[in-house]
Amino acid sequence: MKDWLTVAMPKGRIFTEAVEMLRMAGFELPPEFDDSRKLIIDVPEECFRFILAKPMDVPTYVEYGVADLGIAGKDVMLEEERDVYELLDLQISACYLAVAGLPHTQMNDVAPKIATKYPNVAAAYFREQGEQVEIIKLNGSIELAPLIGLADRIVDIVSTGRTLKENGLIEYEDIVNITSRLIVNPVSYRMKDARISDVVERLTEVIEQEKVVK
Ligand SMILES: Nc1ncnc2c1ncn2[C@@H]1O[C@H](COP(=O)(O)OP(=O)(O)OP(=O)(O)O)[C@@H](O)[C@H]1O
Ligand SMILES: O=P(O)(O)OC[C@H]1O[C@H](OP(=O)(O)OP(=O)(O)O)[C@H](O)[C@@H]1O
Repeated sequence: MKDWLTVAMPKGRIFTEAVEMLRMAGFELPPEFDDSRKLIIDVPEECFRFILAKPMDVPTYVEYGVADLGIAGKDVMLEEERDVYELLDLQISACYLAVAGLPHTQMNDVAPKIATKYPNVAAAYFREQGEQVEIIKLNGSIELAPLIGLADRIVDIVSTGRTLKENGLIEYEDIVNITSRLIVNPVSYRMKDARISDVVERLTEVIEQEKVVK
C-alpha cells in the first residue's frame, strides 16, 4: 500500500506557484486549492495531505515530523535553521535579501540600528562584515523604519524593487538570492523514500522543462 505524505505548504505568495508546479508534475489537486480557507486539504486519490501554514513556520512542521515534506523560501531556511534536508531548488518565487536605506546616509558609527523580519540572517551578515549592529525585529512594513528614524538600515526582501523605489530608499548591498525549496523531514526521508523519490523526480522534470521554456 502506498504511503501517505503530508506536505506543509506556505500560504501567500509562494502558494499559487507551488500548486501550479505540483499540477504540472501530474498531481491532481482539486479546485479547493484555488479558493478555500481550509487549513488541511486531503487528496486521497494521490495519498496526499496538505497543511497550509505561515511561510516562516513551514520548516517547523517539517522538523517536528508532522509534515513529511514542505515548501519554504530560502530566506526562511536561513532564518530558521531547522533540522530538515533541502531536496530541491524549485526555482519559484525568486527574490533576494538586501541591505537598504535612505540615500546619502552613513550608518551611525556606534551600533547602527538594523530593522528586519530576519534577525538571525541580518546578525550573521553584519557579523561576517565585522560590523557591530543593533538588530530591531519587525514583522512587516520594514521600509517604514528608516523613513521615520527607527533604524539606519533595513535587511529585507526585494523582488521588483518597487517598494524601495516608491519609498525613496536605495539598496546598499545584496545579501543572498532566494528561491523556494522542497524540504523533507530526515526520518520521513528514510521511511518513505519511494514516495518521496517519486515526488522529487516529477518535480525535477518540471524544473527542467521550465528551464527549456525560459
Ligand atoms: N516580494 C516578496 N516579498 C516577500 N516575500 C517574497 C517576495 N517574493 C517572493 N517571496 C517569497 O515569499 C515568501 C513570503 O511569502 P508571503 O509574503 O506570502 O508571506 P509572509 O512573509 O508570511 O507575509 P505576511 O506576513 O504578510 O503574511 C518569502 O519567504 C519569500 O521566499
Ligand atoms: O521589491 P518588491 O516587489 O516591492 O517586494 C518587496 C516587498 O514585498 C515584501 O513585503 P510584503 O508585501 O510581504 O509586506 P510586508 O511589509 O507586510 O511584509 C517585502 O518585505 C518588501 O517590502
